[in-house]
Amino acid sequence: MSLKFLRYSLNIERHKFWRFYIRCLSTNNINDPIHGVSVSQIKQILKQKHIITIEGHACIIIECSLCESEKSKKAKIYINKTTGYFMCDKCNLKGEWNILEKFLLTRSTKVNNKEVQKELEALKNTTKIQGNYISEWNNITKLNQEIAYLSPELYEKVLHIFSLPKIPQEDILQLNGIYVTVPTSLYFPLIAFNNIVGYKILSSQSELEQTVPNSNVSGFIIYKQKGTRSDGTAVVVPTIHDLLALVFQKAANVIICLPYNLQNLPQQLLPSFENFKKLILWFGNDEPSWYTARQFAKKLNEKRCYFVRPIDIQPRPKLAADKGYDLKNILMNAQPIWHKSITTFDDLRQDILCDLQNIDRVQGVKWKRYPVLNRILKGHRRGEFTILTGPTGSGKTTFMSEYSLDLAMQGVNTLWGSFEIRNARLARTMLQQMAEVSLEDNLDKFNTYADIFNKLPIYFMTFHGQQNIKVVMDAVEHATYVHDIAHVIIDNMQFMMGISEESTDSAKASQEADNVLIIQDKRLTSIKGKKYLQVAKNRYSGDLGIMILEFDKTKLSYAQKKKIKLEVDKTEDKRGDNKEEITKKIKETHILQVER
Ligand SMILES: Nc1ncnc2c1ncn2[C@@H]1O[C@H](COP(=O)(O)OP(=O)(O)OP(=O)(O)O)[C@@H](O)[C@H]1O
Repeated sequence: MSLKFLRYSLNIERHKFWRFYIRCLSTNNINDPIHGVSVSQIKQILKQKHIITIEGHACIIIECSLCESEKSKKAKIYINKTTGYFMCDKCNLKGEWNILEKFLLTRSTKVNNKEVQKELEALKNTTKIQGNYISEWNNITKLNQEIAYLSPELYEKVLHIFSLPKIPQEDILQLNGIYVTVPTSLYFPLIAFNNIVGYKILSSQSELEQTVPNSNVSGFIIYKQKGTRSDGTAVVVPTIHDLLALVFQKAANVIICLPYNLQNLPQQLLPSFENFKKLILWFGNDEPSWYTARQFAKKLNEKRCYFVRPIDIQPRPKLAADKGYDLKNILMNAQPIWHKSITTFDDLRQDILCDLQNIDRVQGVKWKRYPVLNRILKGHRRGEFTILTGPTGSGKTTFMSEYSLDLAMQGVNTLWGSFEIRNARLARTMLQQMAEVSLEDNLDKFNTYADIFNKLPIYFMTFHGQQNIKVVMDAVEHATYVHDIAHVIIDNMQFMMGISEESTDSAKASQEADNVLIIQDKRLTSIKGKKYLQVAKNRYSGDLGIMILEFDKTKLSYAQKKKIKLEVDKTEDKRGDNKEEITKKIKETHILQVER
């Protein structure tokens, strides 16, 4: 088998200590240049300039010398230990480490100071341009009513509309929420260092939450139980409903609701967590929540993180409360995430129970468009390395686009590295696959489709042509940290690295791969031949097999057509066969399992 056409699909789970900084200007573009930075380099420069540092959990903290106003004397700068990204808690100035570094290195020498000052000014201006949420929030408050001050009758009605527990109004006061009548919704401010930096909106229609701004916010919703003293512990939950369930049961003194649920933990948010020495992550007992807890814990610093294990009797707070469980009891059983290098069976038994109770979830995220692939591969799992190969022009890029789009539409944060074709062409293919219609024939709906696509967690690397693998992998690592990437696609690896067809690297890669997928085109050798995807390697379950690829040119899709049921009914009439038998036969034409 020739591995000339090699696609890598990496499901990122862990990242190394070293990181490189890349500038991420808009939400869907990953742009170079990349500046190398490491925590030891940062510390060395701070030491060299005799700057007193505090070792935080995720950040290094120094006094701010950029703040201008007199009151801001006690301002602190938080420097992210992984990326070097810095942020001041008073003037809100934030940016890349290299700017701060230049400022610190030149501030007393006056060398090139003008240039550095110019850069700083530019940064200050961008900070100012970015939304002023304090005045926006004041407007919302002026035009609407605070939840805590609604009349008792209206308050009860509101609780009913939003299916909220009967929390006393004095408790809800802590959250400073606003009741908005058109459209019926509740607004809760996101707080960073006592400032309003955005808000979360809870709709009455569903449990769906919307966040403003839609990326990189530095604050969260925080509830502090009145009359209690914080011991430095906070319970971290994904949704407002979860937070309110805990408030209702008075299960914790400090509860934090994340701004983007489990989708993303912005690095801008990490400074706001610095004051807590213990964080209990309670995210729910499904597969994505389980992995997200581990990923977020790495960013927050695993050593202070505990989590509520994802077993059947410990769903996320709202669901646990609905089932009448005692939330305080569940919190008492939270376990540390940090594992010692030597462990005992007693420590592992909870992990085993989680695995056993979550078989279906451990198997991974299922594709909506490829039920056959779900049956063979069991789903998309993080940390696995998949290779897709096949003859020239057989549709590898097209298949990979749809394969990753399907997962991204289910919330899997995805990073595309397309080295062969332009990002615009790739994105167009994915847009058409999402819209499921010809874009040319539906130009009037282009903006509607584009707006929906824009909300998907898909990022594109801007490299093109041959690249140094280290540079690319550094960019991948960085994006993984910043955007919580769970799925990386590199198309195509050999082209990117300039590897020849005969290269032994390809064989080595397929040996290392967890999954090997091959697009086979039997149409090239037989008239009745079909195109199909062969699963040639599957490390997880060992199941191998094929999935027939029927291409829909208008949708650019290989999604399985939903016609099996009709075919069953027709066949049954003709032959009078047993329905189950026929279903089995039809399924067999779509999946040929190979015993191992
Ligand atoms: N099953 C199919 N039947 C007909 N056309 C297809 C099929 N699959 C893909 N195509 C079309 O073939 C063209 C090439 O597809 P694609 O770029 O995905 O192939 P590839 O294998 O990635 O190519 P390359 O080997 O050059 O990287 C595209 O225009 C795509 O729409």
